[in-house]
Amino acid sequence: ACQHRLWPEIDKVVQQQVAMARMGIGECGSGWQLFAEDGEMKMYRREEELDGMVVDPLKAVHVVKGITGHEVCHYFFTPQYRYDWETTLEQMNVLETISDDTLMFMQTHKRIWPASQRDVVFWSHIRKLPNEKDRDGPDIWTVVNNSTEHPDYPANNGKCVRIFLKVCLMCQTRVDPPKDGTPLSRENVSCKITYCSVVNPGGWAPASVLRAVYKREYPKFLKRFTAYIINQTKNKPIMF
Ligand SMILES: CCCc1ccc(-c2ccc(S(=O)(=O)CCO)cc2)cc1[C@H]1C[C@H]1c1ccccn1
Repeated sequence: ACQHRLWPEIDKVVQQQVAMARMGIGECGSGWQLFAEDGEMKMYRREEELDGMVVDPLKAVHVVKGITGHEVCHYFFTPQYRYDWETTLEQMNVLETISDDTLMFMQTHKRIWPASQRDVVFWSHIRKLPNEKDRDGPDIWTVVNNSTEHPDYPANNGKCVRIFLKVCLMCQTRVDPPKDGTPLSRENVSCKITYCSVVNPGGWAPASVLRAVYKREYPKFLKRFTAYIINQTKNKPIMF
């Protein structure tokens, strides 16, 4: 896989995205506003526009008990589960299997009135990272999704407006071993999830509409996605 034409870009973008995800909200520069909160889940956004289009960066942090970072990234990366948790997905195709840890997707998302329907082409890469802070602690897992071009799917040549996105899901597993030496179970693991995304909607849509969509859809997505993983893994061996 190392010789694939996208490899240099993938490596650069993954390093950048992980560095950004690792920074706390405070360090990431000011301007982050908390726009949604639900228990352990906190969602922040920065209001940014590009040529009059809303391109608000989003950063969500969440802590979920009973699952690991590897499990979260596995269910996020693997195509066969996506229709189960991605609420706005209409069509998903794997365009290329670049390697066992890198795929290329074409997705169309449900139309959100009054904006026109969107589609996106992106590469998706899953990677385990060494835990620099705690050498013998569990590894960090990440999935980075980054828009790209594909010769068979040129932008804006059909009914959909092509969007551009950069998404980083970074997960840090925490293990609190049981005191009485009993074997590890799901009660002793939890996962700190950081989800960063920047979506350029590709074509003009009213700022108020886009911000309302994101305000509604992002919390829904993260809650549904994490509930799905808890349900899928509860009777399975822990995947570290
Ligand atoms: C005008 C923009 C429309 C729009 C385009 C794209 C996306 C979107 C695509 C991909 C990803 S992902 O994290 O890479 C998971 C793989 O599917 C997340 C979000 C969301 C929306 C909008 C539909 C809204 C939405 C927002 C947040 C989550 C889900 N859906």
